[in-house]
Amino acid sequence: MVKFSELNISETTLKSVRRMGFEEATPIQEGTIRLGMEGKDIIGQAQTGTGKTTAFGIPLIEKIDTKDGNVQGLVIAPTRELAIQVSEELYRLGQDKNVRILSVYGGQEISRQIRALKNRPQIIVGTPGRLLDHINRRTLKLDNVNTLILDEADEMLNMGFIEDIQTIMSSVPEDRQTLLFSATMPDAIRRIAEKFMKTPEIVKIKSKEMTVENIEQFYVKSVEREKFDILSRLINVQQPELAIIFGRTKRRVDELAKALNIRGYVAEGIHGDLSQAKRMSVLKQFKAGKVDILVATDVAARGLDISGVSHVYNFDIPQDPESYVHRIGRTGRAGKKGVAVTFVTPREMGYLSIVERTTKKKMEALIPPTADEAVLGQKRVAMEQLQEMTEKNNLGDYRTFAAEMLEKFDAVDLIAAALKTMTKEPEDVPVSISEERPLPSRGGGGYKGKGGRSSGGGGYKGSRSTGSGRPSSSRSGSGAGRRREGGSGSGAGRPGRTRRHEG
Ligand SMILES: Nc1ncnc2c1ncn2[C@@H]1O[C@H](COP(=O)(O)OP(=O)(O)OP(=O)(O)O)[C@@H](O)[C@H]1O
Ligand SMILES: [Mg+2]
Repeated sequence: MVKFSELNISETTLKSVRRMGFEEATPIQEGTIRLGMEGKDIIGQAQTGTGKTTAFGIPLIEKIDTKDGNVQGLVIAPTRELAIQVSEELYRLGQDKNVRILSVYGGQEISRQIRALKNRPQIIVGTPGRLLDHINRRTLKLDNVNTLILDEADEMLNMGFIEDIQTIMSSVPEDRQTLLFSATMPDAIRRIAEKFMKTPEIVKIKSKEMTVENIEQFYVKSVEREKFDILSRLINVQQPELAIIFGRTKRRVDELAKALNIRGYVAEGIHGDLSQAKRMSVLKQFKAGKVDILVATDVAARGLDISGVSHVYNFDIPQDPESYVHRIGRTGRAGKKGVAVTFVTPREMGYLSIVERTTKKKMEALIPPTADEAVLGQKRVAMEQLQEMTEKNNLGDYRTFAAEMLEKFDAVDLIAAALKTMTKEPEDVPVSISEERPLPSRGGGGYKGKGGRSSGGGGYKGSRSTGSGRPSSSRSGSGAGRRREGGSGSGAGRPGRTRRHEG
């Protein structure tokens, strides 16, 4: 590991980096900062949550001439939330140098942005659509841009932004430096990207697997109609600190968020059809822990860096392995631990193999807790919480009240009542979630018939390539469903703070 102080970074920027709490560079930072400062074009690929923003951010900030009021750096990001997040990180990196940064994105009043653009920002971070808009209105001049950065390049090209991006790029002088970063970089996308660049250096951080090691990865095989109950039980048992649940479609996200609310969880959905104001407020509440569960579509969560996300649930298995990588990468960031659970319907088992083949990592079968086991798990968690609280021993006048009650009631009864209050028995509030069609069947030993409508379960003939038709490896008591109950203290299983509404 190299220290930032060994990377020839200016004292001013180093000061900002230190203030952010960074001492040692991550591998992608070590691999690209020097090259970037030499002016090279770079394609940077490294696992999720490994600091790619700072990897392109430092060379960018270093290059800005603060005496020049023109836009010198342009960063393109696929979503508004990501544009904001990246601009905030750049702001921190350029704080001591006093670099002026502005983010522009759709859904925000354009007149406000036009006014802000007059304050001579030196770096613009924006989404493709809104950037184009400003270029066409001539409210954004890119003649002096000497660094162009595409964050999550593959996603933007996938989303069909290729023409927009080409137009934006042709508005930037050709003798610029171009940096392109993502955790995934499919070959086809990389070939397109290389066309925009001048003999780019490819910096790919080699790792055995595509996903980071500190994410424990599980799958749950379940028919469509049982998924939601299993999800609720898993949440109760695993007690995430913050969780993100991914659904396949916007409708799915809305329904899931609503169903979770009905069951008493503090959950909110986020997707492209919501107003910008709503998206921002949801994200803000989630970051502050006022919302415990964020339900999202793939796109809405790309690149988001939210500390405290301990669990990711793929309520629907994603269609592309790349999406899987980005989804689960919302946890296990910056060296922290995380848990990812992916639901797979029998017909979709082929997709599981495809994902595993791409990530080069097997997911462990998880036998979901039964309703009774889930309650038992919660009782244990409640016990742990009581125990912890007792050991902390700062109970103040609660002790006076306790003493008063002990005079009237039996001690065991009292503790049992306390535990019961803390445990939520399943209320079986009916929720309605439309059935999602399974993904069309694809290789890997799954269902071989037509990928048509399915009411779940029936007709499943395939088995996993590992040969075990029924997931069984968790029977030993090590599956996450069970593992969590004991609260063995294994990092990710720690009792969290996922609250439920009362009543
Ligand atoms: N050198 C460092 N030391 C410690 N923490 C760091 C360092 N560099 C970045 N981080 C932190 O790591 C987290 C993840 O960084 P970042 O969002 O840049 O990841 P990423 O590689 O872009 O991930 P993704 O592929 O999901 O977009 C951030 O919270 C960031 O502040
Ligand atoms: Mg990123």
